[in-house]
Amino acid sequence: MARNAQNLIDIATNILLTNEREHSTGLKNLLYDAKVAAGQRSMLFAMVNGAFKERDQLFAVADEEGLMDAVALPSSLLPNPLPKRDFTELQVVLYEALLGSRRVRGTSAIVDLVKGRKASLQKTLASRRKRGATNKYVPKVQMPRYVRVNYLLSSDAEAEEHLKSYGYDFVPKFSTSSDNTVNVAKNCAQWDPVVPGLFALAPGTSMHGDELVESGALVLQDRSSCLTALALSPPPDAKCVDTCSAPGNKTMHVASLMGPNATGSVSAFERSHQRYLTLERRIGVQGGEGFVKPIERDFMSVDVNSEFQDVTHIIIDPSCSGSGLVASYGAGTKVELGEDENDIVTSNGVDEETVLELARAQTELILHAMQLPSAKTIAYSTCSVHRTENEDVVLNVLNSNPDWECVPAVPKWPHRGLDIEEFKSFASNVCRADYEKDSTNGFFVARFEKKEKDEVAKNDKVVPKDVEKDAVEDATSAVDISIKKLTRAVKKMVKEAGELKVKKVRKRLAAEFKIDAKVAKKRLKEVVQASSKLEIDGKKVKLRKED
Ligand SMILES: C[S@@+](CC[C@H](N)C(=O)[O-])C[C@H]1O[C@@H](n2cnc3c(N)ncnc32)[C@H](O)[C@@H]1O
Repeated sequence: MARNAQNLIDIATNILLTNEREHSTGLKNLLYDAKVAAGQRSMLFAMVNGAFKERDQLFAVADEEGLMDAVALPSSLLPNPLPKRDFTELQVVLYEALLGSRRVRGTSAIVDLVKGRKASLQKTLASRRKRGATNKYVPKVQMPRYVRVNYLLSSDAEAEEHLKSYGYDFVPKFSTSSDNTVNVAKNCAQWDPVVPGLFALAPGTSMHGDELVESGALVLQDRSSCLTALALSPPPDAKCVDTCSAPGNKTMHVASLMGPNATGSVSAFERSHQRYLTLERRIGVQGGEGFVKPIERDFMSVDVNSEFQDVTHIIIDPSCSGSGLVASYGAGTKVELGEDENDIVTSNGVDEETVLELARAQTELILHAMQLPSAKTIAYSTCSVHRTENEDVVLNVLNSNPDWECVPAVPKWPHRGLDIEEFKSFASNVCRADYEKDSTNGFFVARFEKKEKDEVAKNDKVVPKDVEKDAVEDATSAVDISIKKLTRAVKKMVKEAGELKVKKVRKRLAAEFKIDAKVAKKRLKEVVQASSKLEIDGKKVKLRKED
């Protein structure tokens, strides 16, 4: 039975491959010529036509699931660009699993791979449909293959020796501050000039199935994603929390930086059960047991007055729009600003409202973490290129909690935050990564530090009590009006009016604080983002959107 099914998959795969190779033949003729039992012909027709028509959708789903990498099967040794046949077989099997008969039968490794991930693939397909994601599959860009040495189990010297045993040469580190791109020739490896313990191989190099990767001594992790743990760089005795951990790349990078003799700990939160299981497995494989503790729980449920009172260092890498992921989406990593720089222009099917909702959750997570009494350093990151999830979040956090400041993250990284007036107090402290400039996914990292008590007191002293009053009088320094004050004003307006349209609230804010309409629009957005609980008498405040 399974053999018959595999036979049909193989025939379908060959037809699609031949069709692509010999443009003139056409699918129809190939289908008629196929040697299959009479009863199987209609199945073959449906399979080939369906897989052909739905290719983009199927590959977009598989890509989002990380399957396009996984499909370079464990048997492959480096370097091994994936054989084209595997991709085409994947296309057929995915069609059967998700859109055709909805059954996965056969005997090949691809069939096993899809079978094992069927439920999760179905979920991804449903969620893509729900959010109206476009189905254009753009083949992967030429991204170097990055490999990180896991210092809990290995060393740079062992990694070098291992690669050399495959005939790879380590070429010297390049390092001119202006050029942060990575170009590695085939059969060469190059240590990263910024991220310690990270090396790059030529694009298309597969390390899946490699013995050190399988054992957790080497970790396949994108360059940009290494910036978060590096921005945190906790000492070996730190008590760390990762608020959003699965699948565990940054959690385990933090652990690796703390080293095998660390006396501290890492508590790794993950609220999704499925993803928690992956996290737990990775911690085990990568030598984190005992020292890194997975916690299946929403970090927002932590009572900051009684739990995790000794935590000093925190990683926050929350759910985001993923708009920087060139490898998965083929989306641009250019910062996309609309005509009005406050507009959000989203790519890959994530709409403005979703991005705002994400930014609100991101802000809340940071503000919640900042309340832990011993917290002193936080690294915040996203794989988004939207300012709404990046600089805007930093600005809102700083406005909402003056006890913390944004300090330089990974100073060696040459590309910093957006050069926009309102971000100028911290833009040079945050990092941005970009595919074209840094040969990696679009990414953002900020490092927050709690101010010393003396400093807070000093600031309290120099700021005159009626600073807010002055700011109100000075329309140009509208950024100085605190979020608290604006929130109070919004609440009051809505309380008096019952319910209000956004436009009206904006107008009234502009009048009350003597700021211009554009600034009022931006500040109102900050108020809404910063306050999950815009409440009056225990009821959530409702601002009606414009008709
Ligand atoms: C961008 S991914 C994290 C990737 C991870 N840091 C890594 O490098 O492998 C975000 C993860 O955080 C989880 N998450 C989001 N908000 C959370 C919260 N409030 N508490 C716990 N987990 C959360 C999501 O389920 C998702 O698995």
